[in-house]
Amino acid sequence: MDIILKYFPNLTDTQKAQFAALYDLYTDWNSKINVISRKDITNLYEHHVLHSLGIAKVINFKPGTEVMDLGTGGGFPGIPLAILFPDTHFHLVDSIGKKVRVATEIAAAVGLKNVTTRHCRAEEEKQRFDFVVSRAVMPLTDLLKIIRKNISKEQRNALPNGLICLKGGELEKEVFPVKHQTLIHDLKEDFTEEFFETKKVVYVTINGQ
Ligand SMILES: C[S@@+](CC[C@H](N)C(=O)[O-])C[C@H]1O[C@@H](n2cnc3c(N)ncnc32)[C@H](O)[C@@H]1O
Repeated sequence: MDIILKYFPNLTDTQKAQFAALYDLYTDWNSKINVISRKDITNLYEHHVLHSLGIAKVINFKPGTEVMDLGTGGGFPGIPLAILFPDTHFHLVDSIGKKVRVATEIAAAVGLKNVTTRHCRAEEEKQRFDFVVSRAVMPLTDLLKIIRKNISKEQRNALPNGLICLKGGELEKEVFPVKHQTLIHDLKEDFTEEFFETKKVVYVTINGQ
C-alpha cells in the first residue's frame, strides 16, 4: 500500500481506505476464483494496482468521462482507476462470468458508485465511451477492430478519445501496423521499481462515429 502513496501522495482518506481494503479482498477472492497468479498476490500493489494506475500518468480523466475496461478479469485496470477517479464512470467487461463476479463484488465491497460490470464479449457491447482501457487482453490491432464502434465522437478531455492500454516488452511489431496516431509512454519514467523497466502505456487516438 505504501507504494501507492509514494506515487499518489494526495489521496483522500476515502481513497486510502479503499486502496488498503483491496489486499484482503483480492487475497480472499483469489483463493476461490483465480484472477491473478496465486504467487503474485504479495505483489498486488506493485504489479497490479500501481501498474493499473500507470494510465493516470498519461491522462487525468475529467469528471463525467465514460470509460470501458475491456477484458477486466478481476478488475484491472478498472478498479484501481475507479478509486483514483471517483467522478469518472468505469464499465468493466469480461467474457468470463466468474471473473466479472469478483470485480463486481470487490467494487461493491469498497463502495465504488462509479463502476458497472457486464458479463459479455466486448464484441457484443454497443455502448459508447470516451476511452477504452485494457491490460493483457489481445493484440492492439484486434482491440482496435472491436472498439471502433464504442468510441464516442463527443470530446471532453484534454486528449482526444481513444484506446489506452498497458503493454509490456517489445512493441514495435504491434504498433507498426496501427494507422492511427499513437503515443507510447514508458512507465519506467514514472515508477523506479524494476517491474516497470519494460512496461508501457500505449495510447491510440480514435475518431469516434
Ligand atoms: C489475461 S486476462 C487479463 C485480465 C485483466 N485485464 C488483468 O490485467 O488482470 C485477459 C482477460 O480478457 C478477457 N477477454 C478476452 N477476450 C475478450 C473479449 N473478446 N471480450 C471480453 N473479454 C475478453 C478474458 O476473459 C480474460 O479475463
